[in-house]
Amino acid sequence: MTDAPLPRPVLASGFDIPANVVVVDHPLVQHKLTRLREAATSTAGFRRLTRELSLLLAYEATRDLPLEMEQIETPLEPMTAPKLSGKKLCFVSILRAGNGILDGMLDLVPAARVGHIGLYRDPKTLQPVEYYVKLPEDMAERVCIAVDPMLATGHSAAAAIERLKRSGANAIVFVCLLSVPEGLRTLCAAHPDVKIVTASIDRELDGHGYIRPGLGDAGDRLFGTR
Ligand SMILES: O=P(O)(O)OC[C@H]1O[C@H](OP(=O)(O)OP(=O)(O)O)[C@H](O)[C@@H]1O
Ligand SMILES: O=c1cc[nH]c(=O)[nH]1
Ligand SMILES: [Mg+2]
Repeated sequence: MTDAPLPRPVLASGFDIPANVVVVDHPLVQHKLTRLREAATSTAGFRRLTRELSLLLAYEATRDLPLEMEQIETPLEPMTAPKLSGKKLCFVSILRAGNGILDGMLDLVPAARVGHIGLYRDPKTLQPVEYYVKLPEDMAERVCIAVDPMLATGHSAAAAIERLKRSGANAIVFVCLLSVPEGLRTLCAAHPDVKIVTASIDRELDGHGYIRPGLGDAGDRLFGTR
C-alpha cells in the first residue's frame, strides 16, 4: 500500500454534484480515460478507447430502461423472464465527435435507432451552430440517449436537447466522457429533467472554452484532423 491520493473522477473542487448527474467512477472507466487523455495516444488508440468507454457508460445510461416479463423455455423448464419493453432505443450523435461514442453504444444495442444532430461550436462566440438534423419520426415513443464526448460550456448539449424536445422526445439521457461544473450548471438549468452520465467532472474551462485538464479537441483526435 502507498500513501498516494486515491483517484477521483471529480477534479473540480467545491462543486456539489446535481442529483441528475451520474459520475461513473468504475476503475476500468477511469483507467481508459487516463489513456485517452494522454497526448501521446494515437488516433487509432483514441478511437478504440472511446468505443470501449462508451460501452461502459452505456451500462449506466440504460440502467432505468423499462422491462416486461415474457414466457420462455430453457432446456430444462419453462420460465417467466424479463426483456426490454417498449419501442427500440434511439441514440443521437451530436456530430461529429459524438460518432466516436455512437459506435460503442451500437455494439451493445445493435437494433437501436440512430439520429444525428450536426453542431459545431463557433470558436469566437463559443455558441453552437446547427448544420444538420436527421431524427427518427416517432421520438416521443422512444428513450433517447444523446452522446457527445465533451460537455464544455454546455451550449452544444443544451441546444441539441432543445432540438430533440422539439421533435417530441421526452425521455432523454445525455452521455459524455468529460464535463466541467460550468457546463453541467448550464445543462441542468436548461434541462433539469435530463439524466447526465459522465466519466469525469474536470477542473475548469480555460479562456478558449477548452476543458482543463481535458483531452484536447475530441473531434480532431478521433478523426485525425489536426
Ligand atoms: O459544451 P460546448 O462548449 O458547446 O462544447 C462542446 C462541443 O464542442 C465539441 O464539438 P466541436 O464544436 O469541436 O465540433 P466537432 O465535434 O465537429 O469537432 C464537442 O464535441 C461538443 O459538441
Ligand atoms: O475541451 C474541449 C472543449 C470542447 N470541445 C472539445 O473537443 N474539447
Ligand atoms: Mg471539435
